[in-house]
Amino acid sequence: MIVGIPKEIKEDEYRVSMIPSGVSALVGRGHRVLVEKGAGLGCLISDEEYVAAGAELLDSPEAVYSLSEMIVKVKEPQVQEYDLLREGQILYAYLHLAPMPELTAALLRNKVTCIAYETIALDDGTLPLLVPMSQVAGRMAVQVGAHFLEKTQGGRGVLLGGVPGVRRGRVAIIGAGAVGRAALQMAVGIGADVYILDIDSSRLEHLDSVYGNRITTLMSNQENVSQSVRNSHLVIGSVLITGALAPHVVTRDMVRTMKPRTVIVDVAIDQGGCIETSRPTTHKHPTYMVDDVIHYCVPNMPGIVARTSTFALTNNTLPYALKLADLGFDRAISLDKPLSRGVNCYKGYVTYENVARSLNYEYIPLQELGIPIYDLPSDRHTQTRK
Ligand SMILES: NC(=O)C1=CN([C@@H]2O[C@H](COP(=O)(O)OP(=O)(O)OC[C@H]3O[C@@H](n4cnc5c(N)ncnc54)[C@H](O)[C@@H]3O)[C@@H](O)[C@H]2O)C=CC1
Ligand SMILES: CC(=O)C(=O)O
Repeated sequence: MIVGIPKEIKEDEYRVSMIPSGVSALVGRGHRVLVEKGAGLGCLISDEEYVAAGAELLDSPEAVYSLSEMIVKVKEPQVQEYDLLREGQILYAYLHLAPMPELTAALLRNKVTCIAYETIALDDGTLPLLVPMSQVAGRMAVQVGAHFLEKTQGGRGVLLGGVPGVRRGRVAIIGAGAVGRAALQMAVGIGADVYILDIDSSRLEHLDSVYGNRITTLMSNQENVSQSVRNSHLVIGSVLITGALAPHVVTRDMVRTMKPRTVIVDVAIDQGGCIETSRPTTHKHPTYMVDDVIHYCVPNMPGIVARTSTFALTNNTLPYALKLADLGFDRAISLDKPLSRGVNCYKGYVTYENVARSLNYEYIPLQELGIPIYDLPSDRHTQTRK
């Protein structure tokens, strides 16, 4: 197979989708890898390292897209890239389609075969290609939250760890998945007073057994969420319904009750945000204010810690890329159930139920499009937002 690695063009996105050892693994199995010049520079990987690994360097994204059978990317295609993708070409990347109707329409129009990293799911619901970046973003959420609480950043002037004789800052983490747990680890580490909420009691039980009385676990319901939000200096949004537009677990009315100049970090913004007042921002302009509360809602947080993130991401994406290249799309998808759950669009149809529901498309299972698979994608939760 011919595999293309374009340079990422989303604003302040410095990751690359494949490192040289990935290139040599593919080339060693008889595949060709086309890398756009400069694709790795954002994370300090030179063109020479790719060439030494067996890649062919190309000057332009147009050349990479037009010659490749599979495009491996980090972030969803940007507007300039929509029409570089063509019918039957495999796109293997983070896509987060539910909050992106225009991107979805372009991918369907061009009949691109879309495999979304974030919906590849093991049988127990673990999202192996989301976890590494969630671990990065969860850790960053506390770091950026603490930063924007500083007075010079417009914040309330609260030190999350407190000092002897003064109360600690309070952090509420809504969603105890991979992001929530990574944020919890950091928030406990800096000595904050941490509340963590989820609708999955087994997750709360596990955290309680690990952290004991150093944290407070709470069932996520309207009363507990509103009380936690009202009393916190930093609220971290980390709710996910796989593939779907995130539910607004924190409402605008709850945000109004927060103390002036406290901070919200809505990590779930890539799925539309789990806080009603959230909208996407960028690393250059990461925050805005609603009701005197600072909102940080950057959808590619790991993009600026690109070296750590690139290695963490590609550790997990490479095995599926190898499988797709070795077996081709049809066989790889038929034989690998977790990978089959990653297919969001195929032959112009939406093949992931929560994406279809969020965007008002008809959901067509892959089996109906001629791809035999063991069974239908399974979602752990069904609550979605239109
Ligand atoms: N902004 C960024 O740069 C990044 C964003 N993310 C995003 O962060 C979000 C969370 O990702 P993960 O933690 O990996 O997902 P996850 O699936 O591991 O965890 C999500 C958690 O949300 C919980 N949940 C569902 N409904 C809830 C509700 N009503 N109240 C409280 N909890 C609820 C689930 O039970 C689950 O424990 C996703 O949207 C993901 O794409 C991940 C990495 C980077
Ligand atoms: C998860 C995701 O979209 C990111 O790491 O940018």
